[in-house]
Amino acid sequence: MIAMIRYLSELLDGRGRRHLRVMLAAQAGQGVLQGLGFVSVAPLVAALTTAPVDWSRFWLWAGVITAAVAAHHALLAWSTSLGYVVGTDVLTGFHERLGNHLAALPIGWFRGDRTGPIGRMLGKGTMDVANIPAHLLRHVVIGLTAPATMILGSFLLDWRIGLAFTAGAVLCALALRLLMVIVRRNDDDYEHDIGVSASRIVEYARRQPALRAYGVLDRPELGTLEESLVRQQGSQSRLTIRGAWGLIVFFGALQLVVTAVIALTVVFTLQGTMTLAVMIGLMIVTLRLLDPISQLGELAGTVQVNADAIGRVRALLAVPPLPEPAEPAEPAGTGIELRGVRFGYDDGPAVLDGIDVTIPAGSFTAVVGPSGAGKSTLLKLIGRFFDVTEGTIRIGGLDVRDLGSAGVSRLTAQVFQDVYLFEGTIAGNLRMAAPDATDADLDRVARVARLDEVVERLPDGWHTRVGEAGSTLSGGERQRVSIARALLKDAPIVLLDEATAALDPANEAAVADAIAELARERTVIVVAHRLSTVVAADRILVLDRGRITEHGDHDTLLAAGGTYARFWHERVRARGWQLTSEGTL
Ligand SMILES: Nc1ncnc2c1ncn2[C@@H]1O[C@H](COP(=O)(O)OP(=O)(O)OP(=O)(O)O)[C@@H](O)[C@H]1O
Repeated sequence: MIAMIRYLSELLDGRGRRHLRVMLAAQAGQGVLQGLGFVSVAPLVAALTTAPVDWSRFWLWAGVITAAVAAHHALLAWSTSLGYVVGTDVLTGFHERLGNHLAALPIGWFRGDRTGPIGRMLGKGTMDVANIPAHLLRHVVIGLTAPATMILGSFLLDWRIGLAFTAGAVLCALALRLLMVIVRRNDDDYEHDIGVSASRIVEYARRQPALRAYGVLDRPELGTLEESLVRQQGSQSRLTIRGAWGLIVFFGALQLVVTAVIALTVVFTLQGTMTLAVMIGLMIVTLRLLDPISQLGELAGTVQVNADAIGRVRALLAVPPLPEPAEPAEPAGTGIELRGVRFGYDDGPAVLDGIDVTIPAGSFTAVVGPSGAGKSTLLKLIGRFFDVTEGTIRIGGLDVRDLGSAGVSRLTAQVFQDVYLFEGTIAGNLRMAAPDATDADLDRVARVARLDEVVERLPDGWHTRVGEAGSTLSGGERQRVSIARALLKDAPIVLLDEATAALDPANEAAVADAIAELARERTVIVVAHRLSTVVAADRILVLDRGRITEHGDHDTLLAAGGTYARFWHERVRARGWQLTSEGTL
């Protein structure tokens, strides 16, 4: 509870924190006044049961009760409206902090399996957190302060009952703790499973063609959507059933305490060691205690779920963003240098190790190697999707960490396999790279990227909508849009991960020409899958299990008869292509 308030205040600015403090004080005041009102019933009854009736004492306690009720309602109105103000403050702070943080995280952090959990955090998680001040805290604060006041008051009425209440409060607190531990453990599993299901639903929708083509829509061993939904249902049932058991234990403990206190009160009265007025007062206190404490039990699960939601937000906020320089430096040129580079994902084993390579400005470098060798990772490190674990990457003589993400992004254009196009027009997708580009600029890059023939063929030309993620275009067409976008950006360095998917001959030739154009007067590094691209490169890097095992031009590497020569011959055989005497296609 205290941790939850601390986490909430972390999401607020100074003004919001002030509001939160005032709201908590008002809610605590409400609880104390509520408790005071009920405890005051005993002296009120005592004044009535004396002979003769002590009217002055009666009016004094009646006044105290009336004032407590009136002040309680005034505080209720004030704290409720403050609750909404704090809720809005939390919502604003939450979106701002999370938005800024997500924008500062390494690009590589945004893996496909994180989309579900992040979506849920920004949707349901946001509402859960914003609801805490207005709807949850009030009940929790009053549920703690009102019984505490009544228990203190019961000491004044009869210390023996005060002690019984204190022992009962400890028992109820333990039962409440148990309930919250049960909810926390099972809620973690449930949230994990629901995040996985959300990611699977997106994957399932996107991968329909592949799933249907192989007839594997319902093969459980593939870890399908159905499997994740069944797991989610299972964790939801466990959360509900185990939570219900926790509640039963809590309410059992509460009933035990109430019964014991009532029995003691009756016994003490029958023994003559407690007056009738105190007995009536304590009965009222005991029965009134039930309400706020029961509510506390009913809300314990929700409190835990909300605390978990805040915990997940905090965990996300704790993911370190890439360090950015205060004053980004300007590079001298576009040559790239990697020295002693080592990198592993998420503290895992090194995917790249001992990489030393110099890529001169204006050169065209092809990276080849077996699947999983680390080729795409190498490109992503140069584009600063992540920072290296060891070593340095320099562009124009400057460490990319001193250039900053914005500096690296300004210098590089990236064309990756999974070309992402936004729902919008083809022109809109290109203008992302240069918002001020004129129609003539678009036509120019379209000609170079051989996108012009695609635009001419489409019914609305440049204004044709590409569908979600460019779904209405073919793979080759999407890559041509992506290359045109890179050309429009006109960055001096191009990082290109060639599509592995087979393209039809027309698209293949168009993409090859477009890459050749892109390479003019730029520093280009291509993860090459097409033989024509490899041959066109000034220099080839052969990557194997995270290390550069060979480098040089095509002829030199072919003559050396090593891994590259084997790779080349295998590819040529697979494609059924013939080498000419010069070693070109
Ligand atoms: N985001 C990631 N998180 C964890 N591991 C990853 C991630 N991306 C890649 N890897 C792992 O790093 C290794 C190198 O992957 P990378 O994609 O760089 O290889 P590649 O040579 O480009 O392969 P391919 O030619 O098949 O695309 C692989 O073992 C891969 O499983």
